[in-house]
Amino acid sequence: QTEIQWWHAMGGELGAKLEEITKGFNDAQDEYTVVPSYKGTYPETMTAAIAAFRAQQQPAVVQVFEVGTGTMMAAEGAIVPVHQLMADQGAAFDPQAYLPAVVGYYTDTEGNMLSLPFNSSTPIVYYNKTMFEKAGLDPDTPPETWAELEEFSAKIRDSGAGTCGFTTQWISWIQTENLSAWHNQPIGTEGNGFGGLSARLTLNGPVQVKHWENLKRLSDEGVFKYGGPVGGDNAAPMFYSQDCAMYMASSASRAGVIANAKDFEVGYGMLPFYDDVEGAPQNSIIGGASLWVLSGRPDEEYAGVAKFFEYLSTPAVQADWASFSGYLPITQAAMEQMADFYAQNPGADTGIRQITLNAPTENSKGLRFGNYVQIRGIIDEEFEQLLSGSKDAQGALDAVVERGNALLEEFQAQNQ
Ligand SMILES: O=P(O)(O)OC[C@H](O)CO
Repeated sequence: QTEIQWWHAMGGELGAKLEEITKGFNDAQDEYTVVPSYKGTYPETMTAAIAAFRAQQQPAVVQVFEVGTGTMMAAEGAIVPVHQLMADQGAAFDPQAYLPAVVGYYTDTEGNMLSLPFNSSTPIVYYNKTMFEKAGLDPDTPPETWAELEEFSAKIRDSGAGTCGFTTQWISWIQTENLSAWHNQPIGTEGNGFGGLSARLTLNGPVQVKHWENLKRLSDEGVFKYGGPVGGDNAAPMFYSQDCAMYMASSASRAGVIANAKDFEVGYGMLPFYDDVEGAPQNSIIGGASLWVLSGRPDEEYAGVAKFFEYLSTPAVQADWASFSGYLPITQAAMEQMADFYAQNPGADTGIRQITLNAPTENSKGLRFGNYVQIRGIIDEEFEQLLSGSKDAQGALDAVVERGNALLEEFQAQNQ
C-alpha cells in the first residue's frame, strides 16, 4: 500500500468530517491510504508545508487558504499543477464542472487550474433568534444594512437581552476584503492583482475608511467586540455564550454553530451593507481553501493523489461535505444534489445566494497577490493600532497600503 500525506487546517467538527470523507476513499480501494494531518490554522499549515518542502519532507498534498494562491502559483518548481497531474495520470477532471467564482480563483492566466477546489466559503451573519425575541425584534428578520445592525444592537443591549451587538471572525477577510467586494470597491490595482505582479494595494479608499471608523466607534461603545487577529478565534465563544447577538463568520462555521448553539435558535442573514454606497450590495467573494500537490514525491503517490482527487470531486462527496459544513457546493452537479437539503434547511443557502447575488465585477471576483499571508498579518496589526487609539482609520489603512505595497514590490522583484 502507498501512503499519501495530506496536511490540512480543518479543526473541530470540520476536521472530523474531513477524516470521515478520507476514510470513505481508503475503505473503497486497497492500493492507497490517504493520511490526513491537522497542522493548525491556515497560515500555520502553509508555513509548515513551505518549511517541510525546504527540508525535503513535504507531504504530497497540502490545503492552502485562498489568499495563499498568489504565492503558491509563483512557486513553480515546488508544485505539480492539478490540471497536469490529472492529465498525466489519465484521471477524470473537468474544470468546467466548477462554479465560475471558484474556477476563476484557482486558474492561471493561461486558463489552467493549478489547485483542486475543495472547500469554498463566504462570510455571512449568524444571529441569535432567541435574543432577538427577548429584545422585541422580529426573529425572522436579520439586519440588512449597517444602520439596521446598529439599531438592532442598541435594542439587544437596552433590553438586557445581551451585552454586545455583534462580533466577527477575520478583520481581513470579512471586514476588509469582503466589505470591499460587497460595496464594489477595489482593494488593489490590476483587477485586485489578477492582472499581474505589478498590482498594488488601494484598500484605503473612503468606504473602507468609513467602515473601519465605524468599527472603532462601535468597539468604544461596547456594541462590537473584537475577536482577535487572524481568524478571530475569540469571536465564536462570545456568540455561543449569548453575549453577542450577531456573529459574522464563514458559511462553513455553520457546523460549529449548530453544535454549539445549544440553548438558542440560530438565524442566517447576508452581510450588512451601507445603503449610501452606490452599487451595494454587489456580491461577496470566496474564502476557504484548495488542495495543492507538491513536487518531489515518489511517482506512485501521484497516481494515488489523482484517484483521491477524482473521489473528492464526485457530486456525492461534494454535496455531503457542503451540507455538513456550510462550505458552498462548488460544482453545478453538487448544487443540484443539494436542492432538497436547502429546501429543508432554511438559511443554509445564504452563502451561495450572496456570492451569486450579482455578476462579479473587477472589484468583486476575488484577489490575487503574492505575500498576501503576511499582508493579512499587517491588516490585523493596523486594526489593533486603530482599536488602541494609536492611529485613526485613515492612518491605519494608509499604513496597510504602504507596508503591504513594500511586500508586493519585494514579491514582484523575486518572481519576475
Ligand atoms: O474558514 P474558512 O475555511 O471559510 O476560510 C476563511 C477565510 O477565507 C480564510 O482565508
